[in-house]
Amino acid sequence: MKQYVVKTSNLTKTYRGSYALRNVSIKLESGKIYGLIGQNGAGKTTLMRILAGLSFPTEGSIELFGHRGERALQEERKRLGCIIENPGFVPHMTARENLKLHRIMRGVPNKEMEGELLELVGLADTGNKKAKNFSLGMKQRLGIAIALLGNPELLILDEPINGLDPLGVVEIRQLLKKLCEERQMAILISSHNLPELYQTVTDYIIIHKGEIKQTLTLAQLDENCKRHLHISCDQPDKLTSVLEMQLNTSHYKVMPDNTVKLYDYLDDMDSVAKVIYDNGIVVTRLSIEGDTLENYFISVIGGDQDA
Ligand SMILES: Nc1ncnc2c1ncn2[C@@H]1O[C@H](COP(=O)(O)OP(=O)(O)OP(=O)(O)O)[C@@H](O)[C@H]1O
Repeated sequence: MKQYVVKTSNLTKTYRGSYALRNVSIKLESGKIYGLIGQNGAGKTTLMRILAGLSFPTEGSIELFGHRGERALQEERKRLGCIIENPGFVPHMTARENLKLHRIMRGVPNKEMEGELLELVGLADTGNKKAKNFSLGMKQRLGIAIALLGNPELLILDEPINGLDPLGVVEIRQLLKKLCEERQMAILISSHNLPELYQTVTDYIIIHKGEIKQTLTLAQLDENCKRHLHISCDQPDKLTSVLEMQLNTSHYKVMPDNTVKLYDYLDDMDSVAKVIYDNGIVVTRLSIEGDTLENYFISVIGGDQDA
């Protein structure tokens, strides 16, 4: 049976009767970066806090690395590193001093780790510069280095890209990809902005008002957003042979519901309509579909932008 790094079943959290999370069931695997996407108040931090053991669910259960039950979870959480709410460093200390402090506090004996982690997050040449004088991107990277001290297999980062300039975003992206590829970590990272994590994550988990609305891979997202002609008709088999034989295209996909996505002829819908009609196929829908990431996100959360 497949072992998941995280598996939750129907996690629910209420605060004075109102739901912060509702029946959240997710599965995370190692070697993947998951983008937890939702607007302000969607429940991202609540879910991360529960996974990290900083808060408890009202109902539902958690499995970490195949183990469940509060005692076992406490043990398994040693395999987890996180930055939730703030990166937790001392402003008037250098990057190395901060790492040393956290290393000692956590009882990690390996001194070499300080240098290795500074190298890994690209802060090895910051010398005597104090953390308070770092750019936001550098501060985030220092936070990640601290979270990596125990060699975690699961990294949870709450909004690590929020407020970063474009260069800072690129730095964090590259670092996360490297961690995922080289260490086969599972990384859960939250954001309120779907495009922000585009190309960084391997999978998206879309949460809205405490409920998981959709989970999908980057490839599925690309597929869903790609502009195409959507064709619904009474004879999909005949349609595909018409597309191939008369419109000379094989650039289409038949979906499980028998609708067809055609990636050609976007600027010549009339020709498509005419050929289909001439072949006696009855079309119930012919439209241009595909979306920006932002619009797609809004469509998934039901066009409901009020958090
Ligand atoms: N300690 C708390 N007491 C009462 N309500 C809370 C508490 N923590 C969170 N909530 C509520 O739970 C809901 C989810 O909040 P949460 O912080 O998890 O959302 P979020 O997606 O992380 O939002 P943001 O992007 O603003 O950080 C919100 O309605 C929030 O007001």
